[in-house]
Amino acid sequence: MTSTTPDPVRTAAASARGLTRSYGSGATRVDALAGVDLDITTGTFTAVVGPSGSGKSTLMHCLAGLDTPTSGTVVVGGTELAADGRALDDAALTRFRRDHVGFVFQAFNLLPMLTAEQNVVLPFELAGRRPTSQDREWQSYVVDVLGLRDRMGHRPSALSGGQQQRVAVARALVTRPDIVFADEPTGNLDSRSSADVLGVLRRSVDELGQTVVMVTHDEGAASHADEVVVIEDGRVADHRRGVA
Ligand SMILES: Nc1ncnc2c1ncn2[C@@H]1O[C@H](COP(=O)(O)OP(=O)(O)OP(=O)(O)O)[C@@H](O)[C@H]1O
Repeated sequence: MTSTTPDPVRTAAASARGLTRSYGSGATRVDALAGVDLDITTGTFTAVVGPSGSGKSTLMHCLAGLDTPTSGTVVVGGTELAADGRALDDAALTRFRRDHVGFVFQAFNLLPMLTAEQNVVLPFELAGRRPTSQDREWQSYVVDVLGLRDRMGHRPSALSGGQQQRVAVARALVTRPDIVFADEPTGNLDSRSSADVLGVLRRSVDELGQTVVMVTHDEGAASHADEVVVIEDGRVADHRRGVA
């Protein structure tokens, strides 16, 4: 008899099973991830918290296809990035990231010579495709939701930190990725700009249906999330519903 219970690994936006990542060997070996089992629910905002060095960034890099696990399984948007010690090769991972994953970094990573608008449409250029009319409609909607309409003609140097990060969020959302990863997105921002960017990530989940995973040190930032994953010593120590 076939079970009607959906397989969480297939229905989650991202899943890890038995995920390990070690660096170095012998006496200098570090087990950054020591067996992580995790499902990121589609359409939720998840905060990943934990002490410095606990493995948060390593986990995110493995889930995002930026790093290859030592062992274990990673499935993102239904695609197996790694399983049974085998992983997609670099070219396939690059394609996968381009088509399915959005990133927001602490340092914004906008190109200074391009306007906000040119930065936002960069993912299309990198994919070598012209945005369709549907893409343009979505882009326009994202820009409005993020409150960027009147800033699009400016270069990053003419924007505040919070505005720059909102442009980076728009760039991450423009191709409608399966999942957006944000690594300390408010780490370089004052409290007001932080609240602004967190509000925007929240809206991308509530109004655009995005799935967002954010690493943060900031308890206040985590309070915007639907779910909070606590990492300690390379393992999931707790996974609870947030207060948002
Ligand atoms: N490329 C690497 N080579 C060697 N060790 C590494 C590498 N990347 C991470 N580590 C080690 O793996 C462990 C986990 O690091 P990771 O950056 O994932 O932690 P983190 O929880 O994100 O820390 P932080 O909050 O300080 O950013 C640490 O002991 C770190 O020193």
